[in-house]
Amino acid sequence: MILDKIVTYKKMKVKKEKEITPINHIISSIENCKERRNFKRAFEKVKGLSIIAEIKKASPSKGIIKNNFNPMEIAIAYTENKAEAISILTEDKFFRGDNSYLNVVRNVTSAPLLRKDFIIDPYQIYQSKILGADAILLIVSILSKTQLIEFQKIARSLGLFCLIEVHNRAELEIALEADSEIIGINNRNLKTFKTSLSTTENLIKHIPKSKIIISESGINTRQNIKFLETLGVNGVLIGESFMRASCINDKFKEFRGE
Ligand SMILES: O=C(O)c1ccccc1NCC(=O)[C@H](O)[C@H](O)COP(=O)(O)O
Repeated sequence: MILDKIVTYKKMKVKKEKEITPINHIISSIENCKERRNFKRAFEKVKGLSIIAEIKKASPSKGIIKNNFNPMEIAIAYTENKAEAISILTEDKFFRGDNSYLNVVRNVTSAPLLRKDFIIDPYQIYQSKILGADAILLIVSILSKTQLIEFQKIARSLGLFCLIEVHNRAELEIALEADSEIIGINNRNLKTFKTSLSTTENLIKHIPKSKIIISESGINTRQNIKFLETLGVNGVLIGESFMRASCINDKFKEFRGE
């Protein structure tokens, strides 16, 4: 499965990163980090769904999505359209992301930033902090429950929020047992790459109302947004639709029904 390939590569990559910048160097520079932005507050909207707009050059399922890719310009367009948060794919091999994008984007927006990567080692959590993230993604399917609890604890100690991603009921139970507060339901089946909003429809019934719920992947139309709103999600994470849009402003208007 694709996640196994990504995790194998990630382990090798993190090993190299640790050799170049040891963890004690990272920890000692954390006190110089800029103030965090409140990722959770992005979902406390009174009306309509919050949008986490993603900066995504490529993906394992689609290859290159955007050719003339300029993360700074995309972030400016997201900010002009008042995206409640911005997600930045930093994974380099499969998504053509880069760690440097976080800082580039941070300088042109005041929106809270989610680092979208494949976190399998505490090193990456400390690294996310100094790179300029306000929140990190933790994917339940690539972590043990013990790791999930430990990683959330480290993130909280650094003032980072966590978006906990689940694909099915078993993963959701782990997220709830780990007391995760922001839960992302990923609509993409990672075996077939097909997306279906019925994943959100099926899982949301089992999530207490006190949690913040984000629906991720395969959200392309106003109809999709309206449907997810009826289900009671708090926010949506959208990448490819924005990347393929000829005009990002128009795409926001369409999603918001303006
Ligand atoms: O996008 C993929 O093909 C993919 C494959 C394997 C693991 C993760 C993948 N995507 C990460 C994401 O979760 C999406 O980038 C995000 O939810 C936005 O999805 P979309 O709006 O469909 O681009």
